[in-house]
Amino acid sequence: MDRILIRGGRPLNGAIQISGSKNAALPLMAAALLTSEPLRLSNLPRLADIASMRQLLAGLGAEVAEVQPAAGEQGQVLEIQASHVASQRAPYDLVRKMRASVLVLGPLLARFGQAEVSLPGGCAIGTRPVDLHLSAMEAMGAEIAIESGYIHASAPKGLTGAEVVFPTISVGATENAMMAAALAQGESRLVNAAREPEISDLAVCLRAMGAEIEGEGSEIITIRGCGSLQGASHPVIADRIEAGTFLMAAAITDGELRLVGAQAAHLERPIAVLRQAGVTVEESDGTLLARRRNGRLRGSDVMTEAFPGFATDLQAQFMALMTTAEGASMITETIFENRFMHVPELIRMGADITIHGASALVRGERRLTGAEVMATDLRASVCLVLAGLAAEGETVINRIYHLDRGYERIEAKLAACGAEIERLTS
Ligand SMILES: CC(=O)N[C@H]1[C@@H](OP(=O)(O)OP(=O)(O)OC[C@H]2O[C@@H](n3ccc(=O)[nH]c3=O)[C@H](O)[C@@H]2O)O[C@H](CO)[C@@H](O)[C@@H]1O
Ligand SMILES: C=C(OP(=O)(O)O)C(=O)O
Repeated sequence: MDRILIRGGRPLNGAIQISGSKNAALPLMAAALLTSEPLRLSNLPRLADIASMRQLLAGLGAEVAEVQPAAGEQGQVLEIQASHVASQRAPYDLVRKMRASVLVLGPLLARFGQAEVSLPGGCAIGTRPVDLHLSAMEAMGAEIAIESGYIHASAPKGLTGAEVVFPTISVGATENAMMAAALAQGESRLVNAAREPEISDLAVCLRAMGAEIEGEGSEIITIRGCGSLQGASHPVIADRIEAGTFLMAAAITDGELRLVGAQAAHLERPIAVLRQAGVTVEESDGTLLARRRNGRLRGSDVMTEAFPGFATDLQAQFMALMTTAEGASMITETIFENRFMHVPELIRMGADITIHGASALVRGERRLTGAEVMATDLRASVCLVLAGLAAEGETVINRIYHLDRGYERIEAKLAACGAEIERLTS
Protein backbone atom coordinates (compact mmCIF):
# COMPACT_ATOMS: atom_id res chain seq x y z
CA MET A 1 0.00 0.00 0.00
CA ASP A 2 1.31 3.45 -0.94
CA ARG A 3 2.53 5.81 1.76
CA ILE A 4 3.64 9.44 1.74
CA LEU A 5 6.94 10.58 3.18
CA ILE A 6 7.33 14.24 4.13
CA ARG A 7 10.45 15.95 5.46
CA GLY A 8 8.89 18.93 7.19
CA GLY A 9 9.88 22.40 8.28
CA ARG A 10 10.10 24.03 4.85
CA PRO A 11 7.93 27.05 3.99
CA LEU A 12 5.83 26.62 0.84
CA ASN A 13 6.22 29.33 -1.77
CA GLY A 14 4.74 29.51 -5.25
CA ALA A 15 1.57 29.15 -7.25
CA ILE A 16 -0.87 26.24 -7.35
CA GLN A 17 -3.61 25.67 -9.93
CA ILE A 18 -6.82 24.64 -8.18
CA SER A 19 -8.47 21.60 -9.78
CA GLY A 20 -12.13 21.06 -10.54
CA SER A 21 -14.35 20.23 -7.58
CA LYS A 22 -14.82 16.55 -6.74
CA ASN A 23 -18.07 17.24 -4.92
CA ALA A 24 -19.49 19.24 -7.85
CA ALA A 25 -18.25 16.74 -10.44
CA LEU A 26 -19.87 13.63 -8.94
CA PRO A 27 -23.52 14.82 -9.11
CA LEU A 28 -22.85 16.38 -12.53
CA MET A 29 -21.67 13.00 -13.84
CA ALA A 30 -24.80 11.35 -12.39
CA ALA A 31 -26.91 14.00 -14.14
CA ALA A 32 -25.77 12.54 -17.48
CA LEU A 33 -28.24 9.70 -16.79
CA LEU A 34 -31.13 12.15 -17.19
CA THR A 35 -30.79 12.36 -20.97
CA SER A 36 -30.04 10.18 -23.98
CA GLU A 37 -27.93 12.99 -25.45
CA PRO A 38 -24.23 13.55 -24.61
CA LEU A 39 -23.24 15.61 -21.58
CA ARG A 40 -19.76 17.09 -21.92
CA LEU A 41 -18.10 17.93 -18.62
CA SER A 42 -14.78 19.80 -18.48
CA ASN A 43 -12.45 20.74 -15.62
CA LEU A 44 -13.02 17.33 -14.04
CA PRO A 45 -10.27 16.46 -11.57
CA ARG A 46 -8.31 13.23 -12.07
CA LEU A 47 -9.27 11.47 -8.87
CA ALA A 48 -10.17 7.98 -7.71
CA ASP A 49 -13.78 9.06 -7.05
CA ILE A 50 -14.18 10.35 -10.60
CA ALA A 51 -12.86 7.02 -11.89
CA SER A 52 -15.33 5.18 -9.61
CA MET A 53 -18.27 7.26 -10.88
CA ARG A 54 -17.09 6.65 -14.44
CA GLN A 55 -17.03 2.91 -13.74
CA LEU A 56 -20.51 3.05 -12.20
CA LEU A 57 -21.98 4.91 -15.20
CA ALA A 58 -20.28 2.53 -17.66
CA GLY A 59 -21.62 -0.44 -15.66
CA LEU A 60 -25.14 0.95 -16.12
CA GLY A 61 -24.54 1.05 -19.87
CA ALA A 62 -23.60 4.70 -20.45
CA GLU A 63 -20.80 5.46 -22.88
CA VAL A 64 -18.09 7.48 -21.20
CA ALA A 65 -15.23 8.82 -23.32
CA GLU A 66 -12.34 11.06 -22.41
CA VAL A 67 -11.92 13.70 -25.11
CA GLN A 68 -9.31 16.36 -25.82
CA PRO A 69 -10.02 19.72 -24.13
CA ALA A 70 -11.30 22.31 -26.63
CA ALA A 71 -10.00 25.90 -26.56
CA GLY A 72 -10.82 27.41 -23.17
CA GLU A 73 -11.47 24.05 -21.49
CA GLN A 74 -9.34 22.79 -18.59
CA GLY A 75 -8.73 19.56 -16.75
CA GLN A 76 -10.14 16.20 -17.74
CA VAL A 77 -12.98 16.37 -20.26
CA LEU A 78 -15.51 13.53 -20.40
CA GLU A 79 -18.40 13.02 -22.77
CA ILE A 80 -21.05 10.86 -21.18
CA GLN A 81 -23.92 9.52 -23.23
CA ALA A 82 -26.60 7.46 -21.53
CA SER A 83 -28.65 6.54 -24.60
CA HIS A 84 -28.60 2.81 -23.86
CA VAL A 85 -28.92 2.21 -20.14
CA ALA A 86 -29.07 -1.54 -19.76
CA SER A 87 -29.11 -1.74 -15.95
CA GLN A 88 -30.52 0.41 -13.16
CA ARG A 89 -28.46 -1.26 -10.44
CA ALA A 90 -25.62 0.41 -8.52
CA PRO A 91 -23.71 -2.49 -6.95
CA TYR A 92 -22.36 -2.68 -3.40
CA ASP A 93 -18.74 -2.93 -4.55
CA LEU A 94 -18.85 0.57 -6.02
CA VAL A 95 -21.18 2.21 -3.51
CA ARG A 96 -19.05 1.09 -0.58
CA LYS A 97 -15.97 2.66 -2.21
CA MET A 98 -17.76 5.92 -2.90
CA ARG A 99 -20.94 7.01 -1.12
CA ALA A 100 -21.76 9.56 -3.81
CA SER A 101 -22.84 6.56 -5.95
CA VAL A 102 -26.24 7.04 -4.30
CA LEU A 103 -26.61 10.11 -6.55
CA VAL A 104 -27.63 7.85 -9.45
CA LEU A 105 -30.86 7.01 -7.58
CA GLY A 106 -32.80 10.17 -8.53
CA PRO A 107 -31.80 10.25 -12.22
CA LEU A 108 -32.42 6.51 -12.78
CA LEU A 109 -35.78 6.58 -11.04
CA ALA A 110 -36.94 9.71 -12.83
CA ARG A 111 -35.93 8.53 -16.30
CA PHE A 112 -36.56 4.76 -16.14
CA GLY A 113 -39.12 4.44 -13.33
CA GLN A 114 -36.88 2.15 -11.32
CA ALA A 115 -33.51 1.92 -9.58
CA GLU A 116 -31.65 -0.47 -7.31
CA VAL A 117 -28.88 1.12 -5.34
CA SER A 118 -26.85 -0.57 -2.64
CA LEU A 119 -27.23 1.06 0.77
CA PRO A 120 -23.91 2.78 1.43
CA GLY A 121 -23.45 1.54 5.00
CA GLY A 122 -21.35 3.28 7.63
CA CYS A 123 -18.35 5.48 7.05
CA ALA A 124 -15.31 6.50 9.11
CA ILE A 125 -16.77 9.96 9.78
CA GLY A 126 -20.29 8.95 10.81
CA THR A 127 -23.28 6.71 10.12
CA ARG A 128 -24.41 8.88 7.19
CA PRO A 129 -27.91 7.50 6.56
CA VAL A 130 -29.74 8.17 3.26
CA ASP A 131 -33.27 8.51 4.69
CA LEU A 132 -33.62 12.09 3.38
CA HIS A 133 -32.83 10.94 -0.18
CA LEU A 134 -35.46 8.21 0.14
CA SER A 135 -38.18 10.40 1.64
CA ALA A 136 -37.66 12.97 -1.14
CA MET A 137 -38.20 10.21 -3.74
CA GLU A 138 -41.27 8.97 -1.83
CA ALA A 139 -42.72 12.50 -1.74
CA MET A 140 -42.48 12.47 -5.55
CA GLY A 141 -44.45 9.23 -5.68
CA ALA A 142 -41.77 6.52 -5.62
CA GLU A 143 -42.24 3.27 -3.74
CA ILE A 144 -39.17 2.31 -1.77
CA ALA A 145 -38.26 -1.03 -0.23
CA ILE A 146 -34.99 -2.07 1.40
CA GLU A 147 -34.08 -5.69 0.65
CA SER A 148 -30.81 -7.57 0.93
CA GLY A 149 -28.86 -4.36 1.50
CA TYR A 150 -30.31 -2.63 -1.56
CA ILE A 151 -32.70 0.29 -2.02
CA HIS A 152 -35.37 -0.88 -4.47
CA ALA A 153 -37.14 2.18 -5.83
CA SER A 154 -39.93 2.17 -8.37
CA ALA A 155 -42.25 4.68 -9.98
CA PRO A 156 -43.75 2.88 -12.99
CA LYS A 157 -45.87 5.89 -13.97
CA GLY A 158 -43.01 8.34 -13.44
CA LEU A 159 -42.39 10.80 -10.63
CA THR A 160 -44.71 13.70 -9.77
CA GLY A 161 -43.52 17.10 -8.61
CA ALA A 162 -43.97 17.64 -4.88
CA GLU A 163 -43.08 19.87 -1.96
CA VAL A 164 -40.15 18.26 -0.18
CA VAL A 165 -39.35 19.75 3.21
CA PHE A 166 -35.96 18.57 4.44
CA PRO A 167 -35.89 18.31 8.27
CA THR A 168 -32.13 18.85 8.17
CA ILE A 169 -29.92 20.18 5.41
CA SER A 170 -28.40 17.52 3.17
CA VAL A 171 -26.21 18.26 0.17
CA GLY A 172 -26.64 14.83 -1.43
CA ALA A 173 -30.40 14.59 -0.80
CA THR A 174 -30.89 18.07 -2.30
CA GLU A 175 -28.91 17.01 -5.39
CA ASN A 176 -30.81 13.74 -5.80
CA ALA A 177 -34.13 15.57 -5.41
CA MET A 178 -33.14 18.29 -7.93
CA MET A 179 -32.22 15.70 -10.55
CA ALA A 180 -35.37 13.64 -9.96
CA ALA A 181 -37.60 16.74 -9.99
CA ALA A 182 -36.11 17.90 -13.30
CA LEU A 183 -37.84 14.97 -15.06
CA ALA A 184 -40.91 14.69 -12.78
CA GLN A 185 -44.37 15.81 -13.92
CA GLY A 186 -45.24 19.23 -12.50
CA GLU A 187 -43.57 21.55 -10.03
CA SER A 188 -41.40 20.64 -7.05
CA ARG A 189 -40.37 22.88 -4.18
CA LEU A 190 -37.35 21.80 -2.14
CA VAL A 191 -37.57 23.53 1.23
CA ASN A 192 -34.57 23.80 3.58
CA ALA A 193 -32.39 22.87 0.61
CA ALA A 194 -28.59 22.87 0.82
CA ARG A 195 -27.00 26.11 -0.48
CA GLU A 196 -23.49 24.86 -1.26
CA PRO A 197 -21.77 26.13 -4.46
CA GLU A 198 -21.90 22.54 -5.76
CA ILE A 199 -25.73 22.75 -5.66
CA SER A 200 -25.61 25.93 -7.74
CA ASP A 201 -23.21 24.31 -10.20
CA LEU A 202 -25.62 21.40 -10.64
CA ALA A 203 -28.50 23.86 -11.20
CA VAL A 204 -26.51 25.69 -13.88
CA CYS A 205 -25.82 22.42 -15.70
CA LEU A 206 -29.41 21.15 -15.39
CA ARG A 207 -30.62 24.48 -16.78
CA ALA A 208 -28.24 24.08 -19.74
CA MET A 209 -29.85 20.65 -20.25
CA GLY A 210 -33.26 22.33 -20.48
CA ALA A 211 -34.50 22.09 -16.88
CA GLU A 212 -36.47 24.95 -15.32
CA ILE A 213 -34.92 25.67 -11.94
CA GLU A 214 -34.97 28.73 -9.69
CA GLY A 215 -33.69 29.57 -6.25
CA GLU A 216 -30.45 27.56 -6.08
CA GLY A 217 -28.17 29.08 -3.45
CA SER A 218 -31.22 29.91 -1.32
CA GLU A 219 -33.23 27.73 1.07
CA ILE A 220 -36.02 27.06 -1.44
CA ILE A 221 -35.37 25.60 -4.87
CA THR A 222 -38.27 25.44 -7.33
CA ILE A 223 -38.11 23.04 -10.27
CA ARG A 224 -40.70 22.65 -13.01
CA GLY A 225 -40.22 19.17 -14.43
CA CYS A 226 -40.14 18.58 -18.14
CA GLY A 227 -40.67 15.47 -20.24
CA SER A 228 -37.08 15.19 -21.41
CA LEU A 229 -33.73 16.90 -21.09
CA GLN A 230 -31.07 17.49 -23.73
CA GLY A 231 -27.28 17.28 -23.89
CA ALA A 232 -25.09 20.17 -22.77
CA SER A 233 -21.52 21.23 -22.18
CA HIS A 234 -20.53 22.35 -18.69
CA PRO A 235 -17.27 23.33 -16.91
CA VAL A 236 -17.04 22.12 -13.30
CA ILE A 237 -16.37 24.83 -10.67
CA ALA A 238 -13.02 25.00 -8.85
CA ASP A 239 -12.63 22.87 -5.74
CA ARG A 240 -13.20 25.20 -2.76
CA ILE A 241 -12.04 22.51 -0.32
CA GLU A 242 -8.74 22.00 -2.15
CA ALA A 243 -8.28 25.79 -2.21
CA GLY A 244 -9.10 26.10 1.51
CA THR A 245 -6.64 23.30 2.26
CA PHE A 246 -3.81 25.11 0.44
CA LEU A 247 -4.65 28.43 2.16
CA MET A 248 -3.98 26.58 5.40
CA ALA A 249 -0.84 24.94 3.94
CA ALA A 250 0.62 28.42 3.28
CA ALA A 251 -0.19 29.49 6.85
CA ILE A 252 1.03 26.35 8.64
CA THR A 253 4.41 26.41 6.86
CA ASP A 254 4.80 30.21 7.20
CA GLY A 255 5.09 30.46 3.44
CA GLU A 256 3.20 32.25 0.69
CA LEU A 257 0.95 30.54 -1.86
CA ARG A 258 -0.96 31.95 -4.81
CA LEU A 259 -3.97 29.79 -5.61
CA VAL A 260 -4.94 30.14 -9.24
CA GLY A 261 -8.64 29.72 -10.02
CA ALA A 262 -9.76 29.70 -6.36
CA GLN A 263 -13.13 31.41 -5.80
CA ALA A 264 -13.16 33.71 -2.76
CA ALA A 265 -16.97 33.81 -2.85
CA HIS A 266 -17.03 30.07 -2.11
CA LEU A 267 -14.71 30.48 0.88
CA GLU A 268 -16.03 33.56 2.66
CA ARG A 269 -16.35 32.02 6.13
CA PRO A 270 -13.04 30.07 6.09
CA ILE A 271 -11.23 33.19 4.82
CA ALA A 272 -12.81 35.30 7.61
CA VAL A 273 -11.68 32.72 10.19
CA LEU A 274 -8.16 32.58 8.75
CA ARG A 275 -7.89 36.39 8.79
CA GLN A 276 -8.95 36.41 12.43
CA ALA A 277 -6.23 33.84 13.11
CA GLY A 278 -3.58 36.12 11.59
CA VAL A 279 -3.47 34.99 7.96
CA THR A 280 -3.51 37.55 5.18
CA VAL A 281 -5.69 36.41 2.29
CA GLU A 282 -5.76 38.68 -0.75
CA GLU A 283 -7.97 38.25 -3.78
CA SER A 284 -7.00 39.46 -7.23
CA ASP A 285 -7.74 38.38 -10.82
CA GLY A 286 -9.15 34.96 -9.96
CA THR A 287 -6.34 34.10 -7.55
CA LEU A 288 -6.06 34.02 -3.77
CA LEU A 289 -2.77 34.85 -2.09
CA ALA A 290 -2.18 33.61 1.45
CA ARG A 291 0.60 34.24 3.99
CA ARG A 292 0.87 34.92 7.71
CA ARG A 293 0.32 38.57 8.65
CA ASN A 294 3.17 39.00 11.12
CA GLY A 295 4.68 35.61 11.67
CA ARG A 296 2.39 34.49 14.51
CA LEU A 297 -0.97 32.76 14.38
CA ARG A 298 -3.67 33.24 17.03
CA GLY A 299 -5.95 30.49 18.30
CA SER A 300 -9.48 30.88 16.91
CA ASP A 301 -12.74 29.06 17.55
CA VAL A 302 -14.67 27.43 14.74
CA MET A 303 -17.96 25.60 14.42
CA THR A 304 -18.72 23.63 11.26
CA GLU A 305 -22.01 24.41 9.56
CA ALA A 306 -23.77 23.94 6.26
CA PHE A 307 -22.81 26.53 3.61
CA PRO A 308 -22.29 29.47 3.94
CA GLY A 309 -20.87 28.34 7.31
CA PHE A 310 -17.41 26.86 7.89
CA ALA A 311 -17.22 23.61 5.89
CA THR A 312 -16.83 20.36 7.79
CA ASP A 313 -14.50 19.30 4.94
CA LEU A 314 -11.99 21.94 6.19
CA GLN A 315 -12.28 21.17 9.89
CA ALA A 316 -9.39 18.68 10.13
CA GLN A 317 -7.02 20.95 8.18
CA PHE A 318 -7.93 23.92 10.40
CA MET A 319 -7.24 21.82 13.47
CA ALA A 320 -3.74 21.01 12.20
CA LEU A 321 -3.16 24.74 11.71
CA MET A 322 -4.43 25.63 15.18
CA THR A 323 -1.95 23.22 16.84
CA THR A 324 0.74 25.73 15.81
CA ALA A 325 -1.15 28.92 16.86
CA GLU A 326 -0.72 30.96 20.06
CA GLY A 327 -3.37 30.21 22.67
CA ALA A 328 -6.29 27.81 22.59
CA SER A 329 -8.92 27.05 19.94
CA MET A 330 -12.26 25.32 20.31
CA ILE A 331 -13.27 23.40 17.19
CA THR A 332 -16.84 22.12 17.14
CA GLU A 333 -18.05 19.62 14.57
CA THR A 334 -21.82 19.80 14.01
CA ILE A 335 -22.26 17.92 10.72
CA PHE A 336 -20.74 14.48 11.32
CA GLU A 337 -20.72 12.66 14.65
CA ASN A 338 -17.31 11.05 14.29
CA ARG A 339 -15.09 13.46 12.43
CA PHE A 340 -12.19 13.67 14.89
CA MET A 341 -10.31 10.58 13.75
CA HIS A 342 -7.29 12.75 12.97
CA VAL A 343 -6.97 13.85 16.62
CA PRO A 344 -5.04 10.81 17.96
CA GLU A 345 -2.70 11.02 14.97
CA LEU A 346 -2.05 14.74 15.52
CA ILE A 347 -1.37 13.94 19.19
CA ARG A 348 1.22 11.39 18.04
CA MET A 349 2.93 14.29 16.27
CA GLY A 350 3.04 16.37 19.46
CA ALA A 351 -0.29 18.23 19.39
CA ASP A 352 -2.20 18.93 22.61
CA ILE A 353 -5.87 18.25 21.87
CA THR A 354 -8.68 17.03 24.10
CA ILE A 355 -12.09 16.04 22.84
CA HIS A 356 -15.21 17.01 24.78
CA GLY A 357 -18.23 15.61 22.94
CA ALA A 358 -18.56 17.40 19.60
CA SER A 359 -15.78 19.86 20.43
CA ALA A 360 -12.02 19.58 20.40
CA LEU A 361 -9.93 21.89 22.56
CA VAL A 362 -6.61 22.57 20.87
CA ARG A 363 -3.86 24.06 23.02
CA GLY A 364 -1.52 25.69 20.58
CA GLU A 365 2.11 26.61 20.00
CA ARG A 366 3.21 22.99 19.95
CA ARG A 367 6.32 22.02 18.05
CA LEU A 368 5.06 19.22 15.86
CA THR A 369 7.51 16.41 15.25
CA GLY A 370 7.42 13.90 12.40
CA ALA A 371 5.94 10.47 13.12
CA GLU A 372 4.45 7.48 11.36
CA VAL A 373 0.69 8.12 11.21
CA MET A 374 -2.44 6.56 9.73
CA ALA A 375 -4.92 8.27 7.43
CA THR A 376 -8.52 7.33 8.22
CA ASP A 377 -10.52 9.41 5.76
CA LEU A 378 -9.97 11.97 3.06
CA ARG A 379 -9.74 15.19 5.06
CA ALA A 380 -8.03 13.51 8.02
CA SER A 381 -5.35 12.41 5.52
CA VAL A 382 -4.68 15.89 4.22
CA CYS A 383 -4.67 17.28 7.76
CA LEU A 384 -1.76 14.92 8.44
CA VAL A 385 -0.03 16.15 5.27
CA LEU A 386 -0.32 19.73 6.58
CA ALA A 387 0.98 18.69 10.00
CA GLY A 388 3.84 16.79 8.32
CA LEU A 389 4.80 19.85 6.26
CA ALA A 390 5.07 21.92 9.46
CA ALA A 391 6.70 19.24 11.63
CA GLU A 392 10.38 18.81 12.35
CA GLY A 393 11.74 15.61 10.83
CA GLU A 394 10.09 12.87 8.84
CA THR A 395 6.41 12.00 8.71
CA VAL A 396 5.17 8.85 7.00
CA ILE A 397 1.45 8.72 6.26
CA ASN A 398 -0.10 5.31 5.73
CA ARG A 399 -3.33 4.45 3.85
CA ILE A 400 -3.12 7.39 1.50
CA TYR A 401 -5.68 5.88 -0.88
CA HIS A 402 -8.08 8.16 1.01
CA LEU A 403 -6.06 11.16 -0.21
CA ASP A 404 -6.28 9.99 -3.81
CA ARG A 405 -10.08 10.24 -3.61
CA GLY A 406 -9.95 14.01 -3.30
CA TYR A 407 -6.59 15.66 -4.05
CA GLU A 408 -5.28 15.69 -7.60
CA ARG A 409 -1.48 15.33 -7.88
CA ILE A 410 -1.06 16.66 -4.37
CA GLU A 411 2.61 15.64 -4.01
CA ALA A 412 3.50 17.31 -7.33
CA LYS A 413 1.60 20.49 -6.45
CA LEU A 414 3.27 20.77 -3.03
CA ALA A 415 6.74 19.73 -4.25
CA ALA A 416 6.63 22.47 -6.90
CA CYS A 417 6.26 24.96 -4.03
CA GLY A 418 9.23 23.63 -2.07
CA ALA A 419 7.83 20.73 -0.05
CA GLU A 420 9.96 17.64 0.40
CA ILE A 421 7.29 15.08 -0.20
CA GLU A 422 7.33 11.76 -1.99
CA ARG A 423 5.08 8.77 -2.52
CA LEU A 424 6.53 5.48 -1.36
CA THR A 425 5.10 2.61 -3.38
CA SER A 426 5.41 -0.90 -2.04
C1 LIG B 1 -19.81 13.98 -2.46
C2 LIG B 1 -20.13 15.12 -1.57
O1 LIG B 1 -20.60 16.16 -2.01
N1 LIG B 1 -19.82 14.99 -0.29
C3 LIG B 1 -20.06 16.07 0.62
C4 LIG B 1 -21.51 16.05 1.04
O2 LIG B 1 -21.76 14.77 1.61
P1 LIG B 1 -23.26 14.31 1.86
O3 LIG B 1 -24.12 14.80 0.75
O4 LIG B 1 -23.21 12.86 2.14
O5 LIG B 1 -23.59 15.09 3.20
P2 LIG B 1 -24.99 15.59 3.72
O6 LIG B 1 -25.10 17.05 3.53
O7 LIG B 1 -26.05 14.73 3.11
O8 LIG B 1 -24.89 15.25 5.27
C5 LIG B 1 -25.12 16.21 6.28
C6 LIG B 1 -25.66 15.53 7.51
O9 LIG B 1 -26.96 15.01 7.24
C7 LIG B 1 -27.05 13.65 7.59
N2 LIG B 1 -27.97 12.98 6.64
C8 LIG B 1 -27.74 13.10 5.30
C9 LIG B 1 -28.58 12.48 4.40
C10 LIG B 1 -29.67 11.72 4.89
O10 LIG B 1 -30.44 11.14 4.13
N3 LIG B 1 -29.85 11.64 6.24
C11 LIG B 1 -29.01 12.25 7.13
O11 LIG B 1 -29.22 12.16 8.33
C12 LIG B 1 -25.61 13.14 7.46
O12 LIG B 1 -25.40 11.96 8.20
C13 LIG B 1 -24.83 14.32 7.99
O13 LIG B 1 -24.84 14.29 9.38
O14 LIG B 1 -21.74 17.09 1.99
C14 LIG B 1 -20.98 16.96 3.22
C15 LIG B 1 -21.41 18.09 4.14
O15 LIG B 1 -21.02 19.30 3.63
C16 LIG B 1 -19.50 16.98 2.89
O16 LIG B 1 -18.79 16.70 4.06
C17 LIG B 1 -19.15 15.93 1.84
O17 LIG B 1 -17.82 16.12 1.40
C1 LIG C 1 -16.60 13.45 3.10
C2 LIG C 1 -16.18 13.73 1.87
O1 LIG C 1 -16.58 13.09 0.74
P1 LIG C 1 -17.69 11.96 0.57
O2 LIG C 1 -19.02 12.59 0.86
O3 LIG C 1 -17.58 11.60 -0.88
O4 LIG C 1 -17.35 10.84 1.51
C3 LIG C 1 -15.21 14.81 1.60
O5 LIG C 1 -15.07 15.20 0.42
O6 LIG C 1 -14.57 15.30 2.56
